[in-house]
Amino acid sequence: MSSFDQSKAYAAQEEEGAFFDDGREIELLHFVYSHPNIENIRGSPENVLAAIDEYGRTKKYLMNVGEDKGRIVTDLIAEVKPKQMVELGGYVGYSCILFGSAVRKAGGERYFSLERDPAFAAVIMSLVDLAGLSDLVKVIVGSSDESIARLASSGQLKHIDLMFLDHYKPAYTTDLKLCEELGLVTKGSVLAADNVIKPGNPPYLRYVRSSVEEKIKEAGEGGATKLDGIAETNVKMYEKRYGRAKFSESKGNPHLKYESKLVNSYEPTGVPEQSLGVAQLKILLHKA
Ligand SMILES: C[S@@+](CC[C@H](N)C(=O)[O-])C[C@H]1O[C@@H](n2cnc3c(N)ncnc32)[C@H](O)[C@@H]1O
Repeated sequence: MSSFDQSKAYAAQEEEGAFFDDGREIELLHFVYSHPNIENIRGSPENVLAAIDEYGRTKKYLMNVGEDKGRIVTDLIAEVKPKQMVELGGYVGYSCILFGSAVRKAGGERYFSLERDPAFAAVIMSLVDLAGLSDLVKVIVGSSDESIARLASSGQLKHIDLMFLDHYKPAYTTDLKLCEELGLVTKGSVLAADNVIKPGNPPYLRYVRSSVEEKIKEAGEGGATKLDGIAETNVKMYEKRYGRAKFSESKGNPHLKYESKLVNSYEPTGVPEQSLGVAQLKILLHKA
């Protein structure tokens, strides 16, 4: 893994519960639209991303995937050439603009960004429009499981070629199972899941690494949502606004077997792992 360029580090993440949804997402919009370079930002995904990064570096931390981890996924997009790509968790649109632009370059047709928070979704739509990607990107507002089910039943989404999971740790596994059951994730689908090592998502890692036999057995036992090993702060992260989380109870398709690998990278803050515990992150890529 190459070293982190400290000159690009985002502002440090504030205390748990105080690093998002405090008005900074709207402040970001004002920052971008009043930027002295706004005329060069219009229609340029790279310059919109640079302006978002500038806010993250000089104003406040933003929970974006960032440049380093982002490169892992853009390389994957160039390799997989997805026609349809889905992301779970859009926040202010950083990954959506970065990956949507890469999907377009790779000849893709549609990028769905699923975001539950309507205010964040409005920020995504505004910045996606500014970047000139509105024809390719569709932002879907609502809880990921309900949105996935709606997109599938309406026929808007028939297959997921590549999916980026970056929303709510306990829902990685339950949403993946739903996508499997609906036939959206099939052999050949590729998934990239952020934050699976630190802060960590043991139930998800276990699921994608399980054998078919183990998954058939678990599905037969009812397979209740597992939260073990996921940090409590992550489990409760959205409770203040949305209350206790509800999950899809899909049993998935236990016959799918994933190959998986971990890729080292950095959070956009670049803080060493020991200091913050979330700095040197790993991203999991796997193929059904
Ligand atoms: C880490 S942020 C996403 C960052 C974004 N992928 C990026 O790199 O630019 C997680 C986002 O997931 C959203 N989220 C959390 N639970 C969700 C759910 N069940 N369905 C859809 N979105 C959800 C949050 O509102 C938040 O905006």
